[in-house]
This record gives sequence, C-alpha cells and structure tokens, in this order.
Amino acid sequence: MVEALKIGLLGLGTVGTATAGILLSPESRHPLLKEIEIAKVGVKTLDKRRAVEFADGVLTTDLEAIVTDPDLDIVVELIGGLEPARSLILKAISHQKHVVTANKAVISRYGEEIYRAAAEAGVYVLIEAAVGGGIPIIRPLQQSLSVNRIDSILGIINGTTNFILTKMATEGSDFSEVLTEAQELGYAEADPSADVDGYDAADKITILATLAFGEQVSLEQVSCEGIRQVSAVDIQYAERLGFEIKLLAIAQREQSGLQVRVHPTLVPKEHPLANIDGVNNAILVEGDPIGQVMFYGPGAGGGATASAVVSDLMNIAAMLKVSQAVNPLLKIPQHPRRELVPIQELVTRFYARIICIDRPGVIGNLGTCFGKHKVSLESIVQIDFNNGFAEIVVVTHNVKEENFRQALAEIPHLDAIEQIQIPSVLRVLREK
Ligand SMILES: NC(=O)C1=CN([C@@H]2O[C@H](COP(=O)(O)OP(=O)(O)OC[C@H]3O[C@@H](n4cnc5c(N)ncnc54)[C@H](OP(=O)(O)O)[C@@H]3O)[C@@H](O)[C@H]2O)C=CC1
Ligand SMILES: N[C@@H](CC=O)C(=O)O
Ligand code: NA
Repeated sequence: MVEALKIGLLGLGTVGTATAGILLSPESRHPLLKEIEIAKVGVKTLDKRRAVEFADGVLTTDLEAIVTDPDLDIVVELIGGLEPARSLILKAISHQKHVVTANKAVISRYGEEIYRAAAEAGVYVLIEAAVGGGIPIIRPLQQSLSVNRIDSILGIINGTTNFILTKMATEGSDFSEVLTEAQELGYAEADPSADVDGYDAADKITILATLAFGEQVSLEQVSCEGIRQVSAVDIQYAERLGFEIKLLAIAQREQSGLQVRVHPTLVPKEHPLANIDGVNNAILVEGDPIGQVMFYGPGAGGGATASAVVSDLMNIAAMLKVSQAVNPLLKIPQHPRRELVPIQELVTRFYARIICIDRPGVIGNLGTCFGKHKVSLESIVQIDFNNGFAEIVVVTHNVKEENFRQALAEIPHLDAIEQIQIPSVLRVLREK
C-alpha cells in the first residue's frame, strides 16, 4: 500500500474550504489525489460553522505546531496577509516541508528570501494559485514558454476590479454596491483596498515579471494606480470613442530596461483584452519566437483558486515519486535586481477629461498647449455642455508621460481657460 502524503492546511476560508473540498472528493479526478491526506487544518477560530467536516483533533489554532510537525510533508498556506504567513512559510521550510501558497502579497515581497531558504532546504515552494486564480500561468512561464525571450506581459489579473468595471459598464452599477457583491462572492482580499487601489495586481505582475524577464523586480518600483478615479462618465465616453476601460498590469521590455506598471487603461474594443469580463482574468504574453499567447479563465473565487492549489500539491506528489531532488523546472531561480524604467519615461497614449467655462478659443488654446509640449492629439472633442461649462475629452497619440504631464500642468494658466477641473487622466493602450 502507498503511504499518503500528509498535508497541513493553514486557513479554511474561501480558498482553504474549496481546497479541502477537492481533496476530500477525489473520485473521477487524477488518481494521485487519493495519495494526499489532510492531516491538520489551522484556523483562527475553532467555533465557526464550517462547510467541510474533519475528524476530531484535525482543526487547531496552533499553526506553529503544524509547520513544525515532523509527520507532515507539505504545508499549504492559505491564511493570506504578510504575518504570520511569511514566518510560518519560512518555519515550514526550515522543518523540511514543501510549501504551496496562494499568497501573492508574501511572494512579491519576500519571494527571494523564501526561495533561497527553499533551495537550501531542498524543498518545493509552488505558487500557481498566487496569480490568475485557476488559470495556469506560473507553470507555463516556468516550463512551456521558458525557451522564449519574453517581450511583454499584459494582463487583467485582478478579478474583483474586472468584476466591478464590467458591472459599471454593462449595468451602470454603483462602484461600492458591486464591491460588496465581489466580497460576498469571495473574490476580494481581506482588505479590498488591495484590489481597488491596484496593489494586488502589482503583487501579481511583480511575480510574473520576475519569472519571465530573468531579473528580480522590486515591488516598490512598480508604478501602481487603482480604479477609484474611473467614473461611470469615463466608462461611457470611452465606449463612445471605441474603448473599454480595464485595470491592466503591464511588464514590458523597453530599450532602456524593464517597465512594470498597473493602471486603468482604455483598451480598443478590437483588442483581445477588451472582451474579458466579470471575474475572469487574461494574460497576454508576447515572446520571441512564439509571438502572442493568451491565458484566459476565472481569476478569483474559491473553486478556481483551489484547482491551482491542488494541482501544485499533485505536482509535488508526482515529483516525490520519482526523486527527492527538486525538479529544476519547478524551482523559481534567483535573479539579479535591476532598476525599473521610471513611469515618467513611459511612452503611451492618454485620455483626459477637462471641464472649464465654455468660451471661444478654449479648444484652440488646449490644442496649442499640447502641441507646445510635443503632445500629438488623435482627437479633441467637446462632448457635453452644462450650465456654461464645457466638457472636453482629449485622446493623444503615443507621447512621453513627462511631456503630457507638463502640458496638463500648464493648462490652468492659459488665457481662454477658466475654472478648470481635470477629473480624470487615464492611459490608453499604446500604439505599436
Ligand atoms: N479568494 C480568492 O479568490 C483568492 C485568494 N487568494 C489568496 O488566498 C489566500 C486565502 O484567501 P481567502 O481564502 O480568500 O481568505 P479568507 O479570509 O476567506 O480565509 C482566511 C483563512 O485563514 C484563517 N486565518 C487568517 N489569519 C489567521 C491567523 N493569523 N491564524 C490562523 N488562521 C488564520 C482564517 O481563519 P478563520 O476561518 O478561523 O477566520 C480563514 O480560515 C490569500 O493569500 C489570498 O490572497 C488567491 C487567489 C484567489
Ligand atoms: N482578490 C483577488 C483574488 C485573487 O487573486 C482578485 O480579485 O483577483
Ligand atoms: Na494561476
């Protein structure tokens, strides 16, 4: 009889419960799942009602005892947050346990430390669930695509914000109502600001870029803007101009180095990322010689994420059958750290919505000011008029971010411009 691998599950929330659900019903799934046994489950509170039941003594609040338990082979960290998650992962590794985690916040900040410890201990740390939920993206970058030189990664990699933007666009829903719905569905982070302000997507693109570009990306250098400034009005105007607004995470090789950023972006309707709706994520990878490959599917939610967690467990189970040595294709290599190209040097297109008193010369003055700062306009249109105020929308061609910002700073000082407001400035997916 084959002896089962014993796992310690840390966390029995949205993802932990769905992970246990798969492992406790292995019928008609891969036969290796029958060789994985949940031996311990660590939670915060014992007296909560749970959707899955365990034998007496399995559930505990002593997580330290789980990660040091000599009978356990693998620790699955699904509690989220930075601490105690980071310390528990490191302690599990130092006790020779393989680790599976969905915790992008910890990996984007402490990945180097964790991978170094894992390499020294000779154990696996697998993170497929940390990016794109159920979508396989970590393993393809580590294995199937790793012979390519990657040029860019463009992704919708936060399910909560894509769910919110989709509902705002298609149902005219209110931002905070949809956020509550995303929380109820288990998509949002414990602190939803991580989703809404773009930090979760920044964690994920840091992980992907580090894997894909062969250099360790520093999270603090990733430029990050969330979706709070995106209003229903902008979504409607973008629609009229032929765009969808999406929160994009972008890592691109530029001539001067690597550029990594997260921001709401106007995406032309004919672009493959424009039609990714709801909680779905999509990641468009472009490499040489393969060209473009797109990964698409559910980016958040218990079941989808648990699918990735359990696939990591199954990979470890399979690898341990053939060797105790760590498969180099499943190891995250240690890369040198390099400075990212700052956002001021970005070349992109912009959308800006400008409100000011409607008087002759306004559009001409704006056009001249943009021209002076080498900002070439694709369109400048007065979309609305209300109580003497004009609402003007500008879309540029490719322009250097710094030049565009200089033009915006000068606009309030132009002769014909009075009582100006610029409620939104958004980037538009750049022209090739
Ligand atoms: N939800 C999703 O769609 C996705 C989530 N992730 C990641 O998966 C991880 C888990 O997320 P999710 O399942 O949504 O989170 P939940 O908040 O639903 O669950 C967290 C679980 O961890 C337990 N827990 C939290 N802190 C502690 C602690 N200090 N000590 C002991 N137990 C603790 C909680 O215990 P108790 O039940 O007693 O409160 C709960 O069971 C996070 O890293 C998240 O970023 C990744 C992809 C998608
Ligand atoms: N909060 C995250 C969960 C998955 O990573 C999201 O909405 O994408
Ligand atoms: Na994934």
